[in-house]
Amino acid sequence: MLKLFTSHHVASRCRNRNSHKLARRAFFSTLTDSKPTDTVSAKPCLEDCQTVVALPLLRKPLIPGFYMPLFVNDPKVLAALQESKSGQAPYAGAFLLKDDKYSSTASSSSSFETVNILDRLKGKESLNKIHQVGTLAQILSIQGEQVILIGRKRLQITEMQSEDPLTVQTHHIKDKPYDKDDEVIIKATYFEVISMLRDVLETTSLWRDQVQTYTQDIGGSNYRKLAETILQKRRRKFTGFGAGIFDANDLNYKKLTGFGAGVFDANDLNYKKLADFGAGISGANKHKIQEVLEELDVHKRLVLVKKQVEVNKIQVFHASIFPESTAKTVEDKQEESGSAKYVKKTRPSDKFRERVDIKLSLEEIPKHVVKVMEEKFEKLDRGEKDCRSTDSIYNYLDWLTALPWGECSNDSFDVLRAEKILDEDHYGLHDVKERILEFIAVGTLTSNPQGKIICLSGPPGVGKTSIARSVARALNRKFFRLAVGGLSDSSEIKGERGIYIGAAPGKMVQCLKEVGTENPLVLFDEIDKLGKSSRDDPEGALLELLDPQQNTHFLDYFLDVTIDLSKVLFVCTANDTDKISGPLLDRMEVTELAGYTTDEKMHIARDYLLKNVKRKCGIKPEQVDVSDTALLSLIENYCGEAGVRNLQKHIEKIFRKIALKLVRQQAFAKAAMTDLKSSETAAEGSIELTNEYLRLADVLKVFEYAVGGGPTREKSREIALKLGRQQASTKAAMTDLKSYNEYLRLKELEYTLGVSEKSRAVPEKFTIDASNLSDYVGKPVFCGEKIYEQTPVGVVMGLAWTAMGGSTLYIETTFVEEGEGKGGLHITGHLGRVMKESAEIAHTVSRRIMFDKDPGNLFFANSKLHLHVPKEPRQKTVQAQAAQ
Ligand SMILES: Nc1ncnc2c1ncn2[C@@H]1O[C@H](COP(=O)(O)OP(=O)(O)OP(=O)(O)O)[C@@H](O)[C@H]1O
Repeated sequence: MLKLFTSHHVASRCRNRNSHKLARRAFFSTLTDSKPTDTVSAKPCLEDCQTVVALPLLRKPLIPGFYMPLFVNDPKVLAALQESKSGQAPYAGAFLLKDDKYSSTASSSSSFETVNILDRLKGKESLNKIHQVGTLAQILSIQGEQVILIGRKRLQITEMQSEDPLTVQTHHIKDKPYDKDDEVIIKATYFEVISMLRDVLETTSLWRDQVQTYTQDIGGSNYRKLAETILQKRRRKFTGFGAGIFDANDLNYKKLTGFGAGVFDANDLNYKKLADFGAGISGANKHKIQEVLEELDVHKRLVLVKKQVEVNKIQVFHASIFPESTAKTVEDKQEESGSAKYVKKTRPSDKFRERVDIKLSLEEIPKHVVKVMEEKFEKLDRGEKDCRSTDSIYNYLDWLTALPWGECSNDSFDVLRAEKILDEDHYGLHDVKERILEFIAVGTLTSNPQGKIICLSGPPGVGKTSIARSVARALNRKFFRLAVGGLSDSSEIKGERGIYIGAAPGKMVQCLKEVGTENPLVLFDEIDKLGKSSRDDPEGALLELLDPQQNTHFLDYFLDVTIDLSKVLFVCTANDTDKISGPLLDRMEVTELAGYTTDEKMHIARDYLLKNVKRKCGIKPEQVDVSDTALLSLIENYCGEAGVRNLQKHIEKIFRKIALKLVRQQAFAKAAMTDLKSSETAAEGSIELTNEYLRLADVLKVFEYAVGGGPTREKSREIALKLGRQQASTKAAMTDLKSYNEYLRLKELEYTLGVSEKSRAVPEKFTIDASNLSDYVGKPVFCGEKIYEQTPVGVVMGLAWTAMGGSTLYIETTFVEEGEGKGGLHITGHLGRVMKESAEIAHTVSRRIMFDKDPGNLFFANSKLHLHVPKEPRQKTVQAQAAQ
């Protein structure tokens, strides 16, 4: 019957009756039987939960009855947990990892257990990496990536159900029944543990929050509150059990005493509970706690706990007698459990030590870096006399400890999701998209997506930079763009040596600090325009970065420690790969992006550029309509380009103009309203003035009446005169008022008309078509492709390829003068070395043919010819204009 109540209800009833016994029983039943609470789930059935999502734990196993906050970074696992929580069985399985190498900040006081190693635990072997005995954990709350669990029962994995997310089939394991004869021994051990625990708890604040959580009445509605409190406190980096979830003063020792006293009348459940409780609050090594979890013999379990509590008790006792050594004891203890927590808060290096402890995973930081850190910490704490060198150590540590050692974003190797993202952001570009999907596919199969450096090559504005950004989004990696065009100093990449004043690390280190992960996508933009100077060559530095053989030990001169950049995905862009040096090009896999056809540009403009620009300018889609003819005209007559950057700029120009019109209209209306309001205020002021006149006139009338029957006529006359004057001025005021009112009425009318007039001037919807396009973007820059209706003699049309894309061009030749020995070719215009040579060869070949066919013809020998290639092939040439 009691089990039907939440412990909270029962506890309040118990308080009324002043009976603790009932409350204790209710508490046990809540923990033991896990009856559902109204806020957690409708009706979760504990026994039915055989198939659960397996959560690998890094720091310690989850003991039944204890809460555990977790960070779960894997979206799939989070989704599975969400689903369980909202369903009938809000449970998951919590299993300790066998291998220590995964442990992140294994500090007993660190904020959260982190389940971000899930990606390293894919596949069947993942099952071998976790202990087979774990805990059925109830999911109390999920907020973002933060999940709060409470342990319920022991579980054993029987088989794996699915790999991603890791789901396992389990069976609930029960404690071994113990012999009645053994009960005396168990009871004795039980009392020993109770008394030891009580001693420890009375002399130290360690574990108080755990005790509080374990022993308080966790009613259904209190679960959420508890979860929130835990999260809040953890977020504020309340570390250590002592500074834990509740104020230490709140701890009700009577409860613990009561808990202990409960043994006299309790059934055998209490032995098990106490063993779990002791294991949970002891700061024992995780493997020892796992031993307790796996131990099904209740007596043996109690003995294990007793040993651990004994160690704790000695430590606490020692600390109370030798306070000097307290910090050391705690430090030792933490070191023992695999963490390094720096207790003293007064050292100059504490800021950095804490940063390393809280933010980073010490075990993930390479050993040589840890060594350097320690040396610098000591140097800083020793305090150099020269404050300049202290400053430089401080600056150095600020960089070194801010790097994301061991922090990686989870790669998303979901091909379908990636395809969707790439299509969402870009039209066409099939080759690039295919290459990226191949990369993801290899990543899925090998869990190692590294390979050659991708180089996207093509004319400007074809989307090289923006597709790289989308790739980062598709892979769930951070994006960092590094423009290397014109970069001529290798220190920009490799950093400056610390001996220089104001030295700073190179761009790569800055990138890692900024993105906060070890595996971002770094884009080297315009690598073909890499600068060079006589004294420095940044290419060598880039080679070191991009070469997979070398970048595992990339040395930044400022940090002077090697960094592993092998997890970074490098992508480069170039307009012309011919300008990239051989060794650099050799390390890349070039993917060409050709220019777009008019049809493709129309698609991009309509489906991507228009939408993006509208959104950026804050214009609603229904407010503007750009017709296809306008877009076509923009493409053909305004933007002679292979990409779409100019087209985008023109569209932006149109929308900026429309935005100005809309805003101006709103500003007019606003100003008119303000004017109207101020004229109303003026009118009100004038009315008040006139009312004062009228009031005065009334007073005068009364006065006139009173004086009318006054004692002296002289006096009356005098007053009457005054009255007459005042009446006259009142009348004048009345006239003024009337005319002023009339004036206001007219003014108001004028404003109203004005406002509506102005609002009528701006249409509600703007339509841009070929007819009004020039109002927004000016006159067309380019004319059609065909300059000549009929190409004149001496002019030929050619096809050209440049880094800017493909184009047509006219080659114009004309005869200049004739005279003996004057034959020759004068070349001008926009020609490269190869084209100049071609023109000369053409001249020689023509002369040779003429000589063979008609040796007497001296045209080439005596005629001076001029060949010209206009700079902008599509703009009208002088000759063409003259010809027209
Ligand atoms: N296929 C496409 N689909 C949608 N938008 C595109 C496409 N190609 C280019 N764009 C858009 O054109 C604009 C210019 O692209 P981007 O800056 O990436 O060009 P780029 O090739 O890197 O040029 P550059 O060589 O000058 O750096 C971006 O806003 C981009 O979104």
